[in-house]
Amino acid sequence: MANILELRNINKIYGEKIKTQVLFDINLSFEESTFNSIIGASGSGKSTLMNIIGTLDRATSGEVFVDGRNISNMNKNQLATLRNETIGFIFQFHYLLPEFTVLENILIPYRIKHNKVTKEALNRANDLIEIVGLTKVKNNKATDISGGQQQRAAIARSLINSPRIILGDEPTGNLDSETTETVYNLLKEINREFKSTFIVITHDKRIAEKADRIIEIKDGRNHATNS
Ligand SMILES: Nc1ncnc2c1ncn2[C@@H]1O[C@H](COP(=O)(O)OP(=O)(O)OP(=O)(O)O)[C@@H](O)[C@H]1O
Repeated sequence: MANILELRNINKIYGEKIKTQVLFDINLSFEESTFNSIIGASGSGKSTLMNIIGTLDRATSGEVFVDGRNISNMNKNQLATLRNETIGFIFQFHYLLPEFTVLENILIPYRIKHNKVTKEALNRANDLIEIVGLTKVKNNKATDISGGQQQRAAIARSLINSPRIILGDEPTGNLDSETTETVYNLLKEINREFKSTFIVITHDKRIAEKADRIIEIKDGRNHATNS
């Protein structure tokens, strides 16, 4: 199978005067349609790695290939376009806009990309709402639904533009264990159905074990994989 994403010799150093190296020579490739978990102790470099994968931050050295394209030399605008077209994000703190309804929130990435909302987009949003089980609350304000529902809304939002890569940074970090299980099962279902590639940071080993592959980051190094 083709690699949708490749990291080659990635190093990351923070700081100008006082330099701290947090990633050391990371080499990883991700096959299309796979579900990957990233685990590791607090401070090991998981979020730093995720930000580089998501093109939100640049590596200090090394190369990142997204769908065969080397992004290391792309400018800000090119990166933003690539990000909008290829990558969906699900964060622990979902960042739904409180003044907007569930449906409106889910349509935001589409609106940003196309500057309008078509009937097809509305249909897709409604399909996604059904898949994540939010039909009854789709016209509620984002603040007027539960934490688990907010997280499911964030998942639907990450899917509206059909991204080929979906990144999650502790997407279930603030949920109880039962809701965590439900949300993970949903992510895996979406992975099977839409064939998107998932890369998800989790602290929960039980959850990580459901992935096709577990990547462990230890002190900024790719410690071991079971790929
Ligand atoms: N902008 C920054 N400037 C300087 N140091 C940073 C910056 N961001 C992160 N760090 C440091 O880099 C290291 C890795 O941080 P990172 O957030 O990637 O770890 P993590 O594995 O995601 O941790 P956690 O599980 O606690 O979220 C930490 O020592 C952190 O303090």
